Amino acid sequence: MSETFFNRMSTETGIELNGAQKQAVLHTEGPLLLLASPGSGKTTTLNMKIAYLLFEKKVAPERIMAVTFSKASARDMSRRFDDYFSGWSSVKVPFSTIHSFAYKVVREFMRKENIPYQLIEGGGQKGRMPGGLPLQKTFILKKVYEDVNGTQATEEEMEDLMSYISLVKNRMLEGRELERVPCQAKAASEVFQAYESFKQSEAEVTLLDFDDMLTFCHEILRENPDVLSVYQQQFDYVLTDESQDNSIVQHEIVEMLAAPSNNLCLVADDDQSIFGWRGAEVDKLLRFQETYPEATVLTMTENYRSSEEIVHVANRFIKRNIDRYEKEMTTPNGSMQDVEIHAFQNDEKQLDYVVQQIQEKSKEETAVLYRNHASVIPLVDQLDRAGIDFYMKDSEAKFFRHWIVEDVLNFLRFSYNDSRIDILERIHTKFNAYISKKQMDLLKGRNTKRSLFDQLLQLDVQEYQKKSIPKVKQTFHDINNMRPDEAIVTIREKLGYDRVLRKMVDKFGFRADQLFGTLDVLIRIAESCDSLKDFAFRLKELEEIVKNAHVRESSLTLTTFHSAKGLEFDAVYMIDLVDGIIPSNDDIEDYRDGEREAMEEAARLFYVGMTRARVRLELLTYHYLGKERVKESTFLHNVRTIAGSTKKTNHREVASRVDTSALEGMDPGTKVVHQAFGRGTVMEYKEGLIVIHFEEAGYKELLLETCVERGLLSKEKQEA
Ligand SMILES: Nc1ncnc2c1ncn2[C@@H]1O[C@H](COP(=O)(O)OP(=O)(O)OP(=O)(O)O)[C@@H](O)[C@H]1O
Repeated sequence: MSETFFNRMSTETGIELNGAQKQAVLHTEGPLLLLASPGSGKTTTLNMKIAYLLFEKKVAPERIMAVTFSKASARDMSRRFDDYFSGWSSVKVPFSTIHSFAYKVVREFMRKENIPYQLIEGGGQKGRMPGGLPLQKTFILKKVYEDVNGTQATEEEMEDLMSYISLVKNRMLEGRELERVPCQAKAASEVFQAYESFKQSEAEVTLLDFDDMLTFCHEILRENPDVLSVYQQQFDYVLTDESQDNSIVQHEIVEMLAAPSNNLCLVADDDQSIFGWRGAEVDKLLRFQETYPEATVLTMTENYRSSEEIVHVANRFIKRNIDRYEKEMTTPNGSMQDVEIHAFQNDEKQLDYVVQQIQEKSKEETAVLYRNHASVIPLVDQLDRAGIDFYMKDSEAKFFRHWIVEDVLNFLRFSYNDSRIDILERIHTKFNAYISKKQMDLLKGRNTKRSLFDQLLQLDVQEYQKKSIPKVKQTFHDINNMRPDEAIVTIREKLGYDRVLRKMVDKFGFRADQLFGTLDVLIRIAESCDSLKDFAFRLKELEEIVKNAHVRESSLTLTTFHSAKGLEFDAVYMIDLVDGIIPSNDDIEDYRDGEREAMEEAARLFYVGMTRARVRLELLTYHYLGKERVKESTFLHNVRTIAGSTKKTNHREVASRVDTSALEGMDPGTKVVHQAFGRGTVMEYKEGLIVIHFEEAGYKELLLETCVERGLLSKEKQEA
C-alpha cells in the first residue's frame, strides 16, 4: 500500500525518495529522531511525512502539530507543501512556530484565569512607565539598568543584556547559574532580576516579553495537568523541523505535548546548530535516546544539493568538531568544479572581485554570505552603483543609527559651521581640544554666532588649550574642504577620535573591532563620494536601500550565515573569511582557554554557509582590513588543507621535509594518539603547528616536525 503512495508521490512531485527517507516517512508511531546532513532532504521528507499522515493514514490536518523554527520557515514550508501537493488536495497544514503555540497557551490561560497581561515587545504597547516612556522592553531594561548600576547602559551593553535574558530564559536558569553566564553588561544577573520584578509588580497588569511566552507556557503546562491534557488531546502527531535550534524550554514544551503517545518526530542536524548564543541546546538531541529509550534514530546523509567537491570538503571540515553525532555525508551528484579559495590584498579588492563576478555571472542564482551585518554595507553601496538588484534576507538598517555614524556626521556638520553649540555639545569630549563641562556651560551662556573656538579662547583656558584650540579650529576648517574619506581619516587621526574610542573600549568594554569596523565601512562608502554633502546624502540613500531590500525579487541574495539556514543557491560567495570575523576574537580566545563551545559553533556556521551551494562555492579572504593586517580564517586554512589533500598535492611544507607517511590524512577531526598526552582529536594544522584536543591533557599546540621526528604522534587504529 505504501509503495502505491510513494509511486504517486514521485509522479506528482518528481521526487523519488531514497530508502532512509521512506523509512522516516513510514515511521509514524513513537519517538523518532531523524538526524540528517545538509541537503539530504529533511524538509522534503518532513513534507512527505505529513502528506503520508494526511492522505494515506487519513489523519485530520488539525491533529498534526508541525513546528518550524521561525515564521519565515513556516511560510517556506507551507509554500513547499503546496508546490508538491496542491494538485493532490486543497488541504492546508497548519505549520506554526513554538512561539505562536506558546502564545496561544498563555493567552487562553490568562483569559480563563482572569489575569490581565500585556506584551512589551513587538509594537502597539499601551501604558507608560514612571517618567512617561512607553512600557517597552528596551525602556524597562534601560531603567532597571540605571537603577542597579547608577549609570546608563551603552548600546552594546543593551544588546548583550537582551541576548543574556533570552539565553537565561531559554535555558531556564536560576539562582547561582545566572552569574555563570558571561555578559558584558555590568551586574547582568542583578539587572535581570530587577527586570523580572519590574514586570511582575510595577504595572497594573503582568508584563510579558517574547521569551516569557515560552517560560510561561512551560509553567502552565507543567503545573496544570488538566490544561496540558487538553492540548495533548488536540494532537496525535507532533513534528518539529530544525530541532537542533530548539532551546531546553522549547524541547520540553514539545515533549510534554507529545506525551503520552510520544508520536514525536524531531528532524535535526546537530552540525547545523547555530543558535547556541540564544539558548539552543543541541545536547538534548545527543541524549534523545536517554529521554526515550524506545526511540528510533534514523540518519540521512545523502546530500542531493551540492556537487561532489562541496560535499567532500564540507564533510571533512565539520569533523574538526568534537561534540557531534558522527556521520559521513555523501552525494549522488557528480563532480562539477573545485571549491575556489581567493586571497586578496585587502577588503576593497575582495569587494571589486565580488561585484565583477556578479556582473559577469548574472544568470546564476547567487548568494553572498557574511557574518556581520556591517560588513555588507560597502557591497550594497557598490552593487547599487553598478545597477545590480539584490535581495537581503535580513535587511538591517541599524548600522546607520549607530552612535559612531552619528559622531562622524556631527564632526562633519561642525566643520561646516563651528558656531553650532548643539553639535559641539555632542562631540566636545571626543576630540583633542579637551573642552571641559564648565567651559561648555560658559559657551552655552554666550549665544553668539561666532566661532566657538574663538569664543573659547576668550575664556579662562588651560595653557595647553591655548595651543591646541587654534590647531583644532584649523583642522575643522580644513576638513570642510576635504574629500569625505580623507575627512574621516583626519577626524580619526588628527582630531584624536580613534584615541578617544580606544579609551572608551578600555573603560566601558565596547568591542574595539566593531567600533573601528564601523569607521572602516564609513571610509569605504566615503571613497565613492565627491563631497561631504554627497556622503551624508549617500548614507541616507543607503539606509533606505537596505530598509527596502527585503521585499525585492532578485536572483542575488545577500545574507548573514545565520539567515542562510535552509536556503540553497547555484553559487555562493563567503566573504571576509579572516580570523577576528569568523571565528571571532572571542571564539578564538575561549578556544585558547580550553573552551571549545564557541569555536565549534563558529565552525558550524561556516559549514552551514558552505553547504548552501549547489555548484560553485568561493571562499574569499584578504591580508588587510583597511590598514590593519589580518590573518586568514583558521577555517579557511582547514579547507585549504582538505582541498589540497584531495588533489594529492603536498600542501604540508614542513611535513615534506620529514617522513610524511605517519601524517597522511591527519586533517582536522582525525583521532590520534600521542605518547605523552594520550588520545586526542586534531583540531587545526597551521604553519607547522598542529593543535590537538587531548581527552585528558586538554588543548595542546605541538610542533608537528618534532612529533613526527620523534615518533610521538600516530593515527589511532580504527576498530575492526
Ligand atoms: N530523494 C530525493 N531525490 C532527489 N532530490 C531530492 C531528494 N530529496 C531531496 N531532494 C532535493 O534536495 C534538495 C535539498 O533538500 P532539502 O531542502 O529538503 O534538504 P534539507 O536537508 O532540509 O537541507 P538543509 O538542512 O541543508 O537546509 C532540494 O532541492 C530537494 O528537492
